[in-house]
Amino acid sequence: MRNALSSHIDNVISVGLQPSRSEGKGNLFYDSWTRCMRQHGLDPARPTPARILPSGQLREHQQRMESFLRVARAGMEEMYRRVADLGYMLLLTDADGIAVDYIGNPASEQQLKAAGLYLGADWNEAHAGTCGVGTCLIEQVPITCHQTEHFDATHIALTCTSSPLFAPDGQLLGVLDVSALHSPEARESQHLVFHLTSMYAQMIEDANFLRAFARHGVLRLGKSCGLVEVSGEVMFAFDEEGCIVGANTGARRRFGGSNGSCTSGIELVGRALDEVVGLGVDSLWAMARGGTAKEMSGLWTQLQEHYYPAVIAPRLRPQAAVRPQPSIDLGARSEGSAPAATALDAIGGGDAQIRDLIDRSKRLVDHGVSLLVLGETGSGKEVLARALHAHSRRRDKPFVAVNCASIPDSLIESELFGYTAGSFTGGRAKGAKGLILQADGGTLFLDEIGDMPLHLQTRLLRVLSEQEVLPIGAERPVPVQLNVMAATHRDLCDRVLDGSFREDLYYRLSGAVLQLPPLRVRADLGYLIERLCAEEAERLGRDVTLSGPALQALMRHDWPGNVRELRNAMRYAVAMSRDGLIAVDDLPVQVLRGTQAGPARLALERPAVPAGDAGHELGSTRLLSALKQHKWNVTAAAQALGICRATVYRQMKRHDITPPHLL
Ligand SMILES: Nc1ncnc2c1ncn2[C@@H]1O[C@H](COP(=O)(O)OP(=O)(O)OP(=O)(O)O)[C@@H](O)[C@H]1O
Repeated sequence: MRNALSSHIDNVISVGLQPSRSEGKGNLFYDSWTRCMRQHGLDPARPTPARILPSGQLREHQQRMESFLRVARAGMEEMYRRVADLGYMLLLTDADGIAVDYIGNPASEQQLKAAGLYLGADWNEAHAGTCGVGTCLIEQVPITCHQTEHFDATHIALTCTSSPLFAPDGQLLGVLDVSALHSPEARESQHLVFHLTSMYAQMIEDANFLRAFARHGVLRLGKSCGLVEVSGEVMFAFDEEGCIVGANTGARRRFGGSNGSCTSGIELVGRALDEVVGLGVDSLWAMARGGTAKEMSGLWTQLQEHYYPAVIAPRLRPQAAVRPQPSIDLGARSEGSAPAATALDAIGGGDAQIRDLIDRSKRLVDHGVSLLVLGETGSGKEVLARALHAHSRRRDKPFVAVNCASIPDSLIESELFGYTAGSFTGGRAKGAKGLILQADGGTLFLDEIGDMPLHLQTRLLRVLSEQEVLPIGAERPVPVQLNVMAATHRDLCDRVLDGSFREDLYYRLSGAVLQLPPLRVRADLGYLIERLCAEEAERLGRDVTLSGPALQALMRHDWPGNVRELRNAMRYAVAMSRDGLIAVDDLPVQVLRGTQAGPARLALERPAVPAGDAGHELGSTRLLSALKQHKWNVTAAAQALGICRATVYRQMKRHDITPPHLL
């Protein structure tokens, strides 16, 4: 064994350190070995022990993808039943390589844990070296990393087969991994497991796709007439006008972009299915109701491939169209009114992660689960907390926001807990009710909780566990009914580890973690631009629309300051605009500067909501100016506006706009 280890180490070093390797070029394991040594600074002669995350950190990773985990679990259990007797175990990791779910033989748990084949293990290539999960996350294709293909000598007994898992918007969600502690030496022994893993990964992705688009029709295309109903490789979700609102990995690979990569399908969203696969809106809905002749004979796509189609009708009723709100309704509502669903729903457009977060938080908010909102500064943590309060049963009670970072240390205690008359010099003669008591019955929002001094954390913990407050100078505690939400842009787990945040308070506050993505990765940027533009225009009492080039410049900016920066930019642009139109020159200079190298974000914005939803409502001025600018070419105008042609026609009808040549 010692010999095997040292010859493996020699081999990795000789390949990984070759200055310009010609032998094995394109071999993804050799490439990975080089990366491990040159980029990650790993040393094959120094084995890296398995890193298993503590439960608090693991929970954060799990909560970020909770609903996907439920879908994936069903697929994992079924697959495990098929491979358990062969000595395999299953891991599901997130896009960071952290194992967020695991199924293995309880009798081998100790060995599996020692090998890192366990819940919470970190299989990112930067830590674990070349391996099934880590290398699959980089290559984004199914791979088997068999025995000595691993980088780290401690892994050379393992065989690991991994398949990437993508969200309906093409984002990499994580990896399904099937591993064994021991296996035959021949690599071919893993062929069957390789195919099985890819098949289950596709089944999990498809189940997640169908769940995400349960309110839409779904077109499946398959090569086999008899199987298309159950396993079409290609799936498109479409709206009532036959426009694509989602495409699965198979569809993105075959029909999206020129390079065939699975993430290049974003431009499919928004296009009419008729253009892409030659199925018009009438045929689609006719098939949803019970099939047509096309179903029997199949269809030829523009790529000259023959497919059999099948349509799954919407399984849930479509949501009522939500018009954009001029401003978020964050205040308390009158008694008996319906929950402020719009404030919460309006937080995002068609971004899958945001929709998931809204859906999850709606289900949690009235069940005594303390919510911890995480996200970069300006990403909308307070907006989310307020909208959640407005959605909750306590919406008629106070929402009290405390910024733990901005109250001076000397005052925070009295501000929070209150004080009795004469309990300290400088206090009001009658004493004061602290913020905690002001929030009685409602929501106490502790913003920047990561900055709260340690001694106050102890007092806060007591308030939360005993549901009573002892104001400064008081002899008896006062009972209080609190729902607490907290937020921070800091890494609270790090703070717990370095001793500046109490672990017990962390667990008390993080019943569920709501992670807000930064604006630069949100697929609903266009929705937010339109919305904030409308809000800022209303604030200034102006009727303003965005020009196509200005919208494109805003889409290309990277938004380091998140939604706060976007709001400020829109405020500036609305103030600068002339004649009801925001031109490129009206945008703040940092936005213009930041757009030059940015990726073409415009293509990202095709809200996954049915036409007629918030993201598709256009002002008549904007529509008219786009049509005029493109000489009444509807396709070009639709492209510039980032919506599909059918929506342009529908909006023209709504605003009574007729092209001059038809007058
Ligand atoms: N979904 C949203 N829709 C409209 N405006 C938003 C949204 N999210 C954030 N904003 C705006 O962005 C700004 C910052 O929002 P907010 O204060 O909630 O961010 P935050 O994450 O709490 O910031 P910080 O970490 O600095 O406290 C505010 O002007 C808010 O109105």
